[in-house]
This record gives sequence, C-alpha cells and structure tokens, in this order.
Amino acid sequence: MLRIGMLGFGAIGKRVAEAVAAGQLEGTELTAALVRTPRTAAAERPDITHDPDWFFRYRLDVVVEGAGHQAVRDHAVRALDGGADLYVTSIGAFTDTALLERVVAAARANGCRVHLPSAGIGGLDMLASLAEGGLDEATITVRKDPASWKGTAAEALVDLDTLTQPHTVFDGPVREGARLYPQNVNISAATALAGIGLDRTRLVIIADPAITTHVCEISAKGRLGSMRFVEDLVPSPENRKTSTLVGHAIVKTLRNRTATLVIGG
Ligand SMILES: NC(=O)C1=CN([C@@H]2O[C@H](COP(=O)(O)OP(=O)(O)OC[C@H]3O[C@@H](n4cnc5c(N)ncnc54)[C@H](OP(=O)(O)O)[C@@H]3O)[C@@H](O)[C@H]2O)C=CC1
Ligand SMILES: O=C([O-])CC(=O)C(=O)O
Repeated sequence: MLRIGMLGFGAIGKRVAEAVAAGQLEGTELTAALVRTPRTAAAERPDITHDPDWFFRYRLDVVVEGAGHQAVRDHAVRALDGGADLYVTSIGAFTDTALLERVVAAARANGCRVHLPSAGIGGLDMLASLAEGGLDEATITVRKDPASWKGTAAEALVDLDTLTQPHTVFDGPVREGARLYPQNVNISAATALAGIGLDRTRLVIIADPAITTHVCEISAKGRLGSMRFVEDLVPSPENRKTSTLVGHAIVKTLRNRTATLVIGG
C-alpha cells in the first residue's frame, strides 16, 4: 500500500482524495493532509491537520505538495528527511536555486526522489527532448481571464474589472515572473527547468477579458527542430487561478508510479 501525504487540501488535494476514495488509484491510501487553517477533528482518512508535527509523525511513502511556495520552503526537506519521495507542484518556489539545491541534496542524502510533475502544462517531454540537442530559445505565454489575476501583482498594473483589451502584465525571464505570480505561473518554472533554465526562458503573462479559460502556449527552437504547444483549460471552481486539469494530472502521475504499463513520462 502506497501511503500518500498531501501538503494542501484545496483544488489539487481534494481531487487526489476523490480519486483515492473512488478506487481510481489502486494500492494507495491518502493517509494525511496538511493545511493552514485548523479543522474540526474527524477520525477519517485523510487525517487533515494544520500541525506539521502531527502530519510528519505518519510514515509516508510519498508527499505531494499542492499548497504554495511557502509550503515548499517550510516542508520539502522535512518530507524527504522522513524518507518520502516528493512531488512538487509549486515549482516556482525553485526560482530560488539555493532552495532547489537544498531539496535535491536532502533527497540524495535520504535515497529519495524529487518529482516536478507536468501538472498544468503539456509538452514538457518534447521540450526536454529538444533541449538534449541544445535550445536557442523558449517562451511560455500564460493567458488567463481577468478574474484569475485577482489578488496578484497584476492588480497594481491594471484595473481588472474594467479591462476591455488583453493586457500584458509581465514579459521577462521566468525567474522573475514566477516569483512575482506565485499562484498562477508555476507551469513556467516547470517549462524553464525542462528546457533552457529560469533565466533564459521568456515568460509572457496576459490578462485577457476575451477568454474565460487558461490558454497557455510553449514555443521553442533548437538544433533538433522546433515545437509549439497550446492548451486551453477550464479553471477550477475551487480556485479560479488553477486549471481543473491539474488535480487530474497529479492523479495520473501518481497512477504511473504504481502502474505496470506506463505511457509517456
Ligand atoms: N504546477 C502547476 O501546474 C500548478 C501548481 N499550482 C500550485 O499549487 C498550489 C495549490 O493550488 P490549489 O490546490 O489550487 O490551491 P488552493 O488555494 O485551492 O488550496 C491550497 C491548500 O494549501 C493549503 N496551504 C496553503 N499554504 C500552506 C502552507 N504554508 N502549509 C500547509 N498548507 C498550506 C491551504 O490550506 P487552507 O485550506 O487551510 O487554506 C489549502 O488547503 C498553488 O498555490 C500553486 O503554487 C497550482 C496550479 C497549477
Ligand atoms: O493551472 C494553471 O493555470 C497553472 C497555474 O495555476 C500555475 O502554474 O500555477
């Protein structure tokens, strides 16, 4: 039985819980989930707690982070020190390269692995393959409806409520943009780490009043050829900044861990 601990129990965490409860992740148990806000006690699985010491007293095979950059900073190394493999979705936290190095060192010291799943972005397999031959350029464009940028740095740049035209709120290196928009563009950090890195990958972020979805595009060019990938995803009713697909993608990733036949990856 694979024992999973979830950091975060929002749009992503709840989808994992639903999949386990529905028997869609054979041979797995969602043992515990760590959140920020205290919950009323319930003797059920997962055991949902806001107390990191309580969460980490469980012996976990896998810790899946779907909680945010601070949770990566606070708990990633502890998860690995406890002997669990770690899956991180808040990949933008690794714009801090020293943090990534500490996390990888902890994994190595404990004989564990760190996974950065594709989660909300496609095309990483192709991008990483192209990068093997050397990439000249890579760009990711993240376009979301204005409501998805509420509560972010975009609010200081533009009135999201009265926007009538697409507005570029960031155009620059991923290292800067993924730090400025921690809840919306983790996929850009995944793209950068799969390709030509956080400083050389260009990130364009657009608030677009003409759409109601998340339209994200990767384009890249190198010695082996070029690629273009576009996705158009439905926002989660639980958290508009996150595409509904993300939780499903994490379920697919966890299923691949125990499956006999693994497709893609
Ligand atoms: N790589 C990718 O493709 C994507 C990555 N993400 C990342 O995943 C994160 C979670 O997304 P989503 O599920 O939509 O978010 P939600 O806001 O729906 O849920 C976040 C959950 O994490 C908990 N939480 C927040 N901070 C902490 C912390 N410091 N320690 C422990 N728990 C914490 C919250 O607790 P409480 O319920 O008490 O508030 C909540 O349960 C995003 O912030 C983003 O960083 C998101 C989408 C795509
Ligand atoms: O689900 C998405 O739209 C992507 C996302 O929020 C992120 O990368 O943080």
